[in-house]
Amino acid sequence: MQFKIALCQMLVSPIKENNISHARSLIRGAAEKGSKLVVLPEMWCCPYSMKTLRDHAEDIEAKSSPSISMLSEAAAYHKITIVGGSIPEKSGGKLFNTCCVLGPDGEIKAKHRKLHLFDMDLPGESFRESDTFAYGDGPTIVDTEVGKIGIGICHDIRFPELSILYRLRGAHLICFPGAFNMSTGELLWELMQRSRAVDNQLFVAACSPARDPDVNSDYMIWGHSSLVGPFGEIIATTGHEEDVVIGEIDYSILQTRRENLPLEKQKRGDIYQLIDHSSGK
Ligand SMILES: NC(=O)CC(=O)C(=O)O
Repeated sequence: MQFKIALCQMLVSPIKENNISHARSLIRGAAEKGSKLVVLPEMWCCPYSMKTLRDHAEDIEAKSSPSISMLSEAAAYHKITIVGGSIPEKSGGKLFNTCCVLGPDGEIKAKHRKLHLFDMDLPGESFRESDTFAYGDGPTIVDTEVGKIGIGICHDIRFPELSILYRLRGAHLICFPGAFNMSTGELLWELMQRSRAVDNQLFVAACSPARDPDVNSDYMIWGHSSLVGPFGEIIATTGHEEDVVIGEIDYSILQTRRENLPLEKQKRGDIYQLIDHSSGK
């Protein structure tokens, strides 16, 4: 299977309605260029600021989420698959960092709640996502019109076991909506995308918001959304400004790479193994 994927590295404003209509127009542009899969970034409907996230939380289960309604309409209108970045989701008195996957019929095919919350303590800089969000409780892999896709949100990329699990369950591609910051982005963002792709011999797509240098935020975004192939090759990428990165995915290359280097066969399952405690969602 061969298709175009678009990563919408959008500039996020403090006004939700503007973000929703802006995301809609980026999706339209990507679909008009022939993209069959469109990925949005982590926290595209509001700024990624722990101070204001709660005010923007939406109830996805009650079907009263303006962000997800827009994604559903867009997916059905253009007949595409959308990995809907993430939004703050309120559910059962808790807040989650949640990604929905929409199919070409506009239905939600999967919902992934961020599993690993980003708590960071660097000299002079700390960030605690776990003070605001609750933890998701399982991996998410979904069968779509554009292949089998594993979902992780940003910090989820740092935990190789999650990606290994997706590979074991047959993923062709892992999508990571993310929002790495200036302290971690330069050294780690691309390194981790390439590592997950190479470890598991699959495609990795990582989509960030654009950096807003003027924003008075507690979190400056790194940007650099990219598509990486199974040999660690960067297929398409960008800088830190708003952009829609379009790349071509050809899944036949997965088989070639897996034959070139049959890592699955060469693994020493007699010495080490991944224990899967999840229910198989
Ligand atoms: N949003 C995040 O999870 C950020 C992250 O992981 C980082 O390194 O920055």
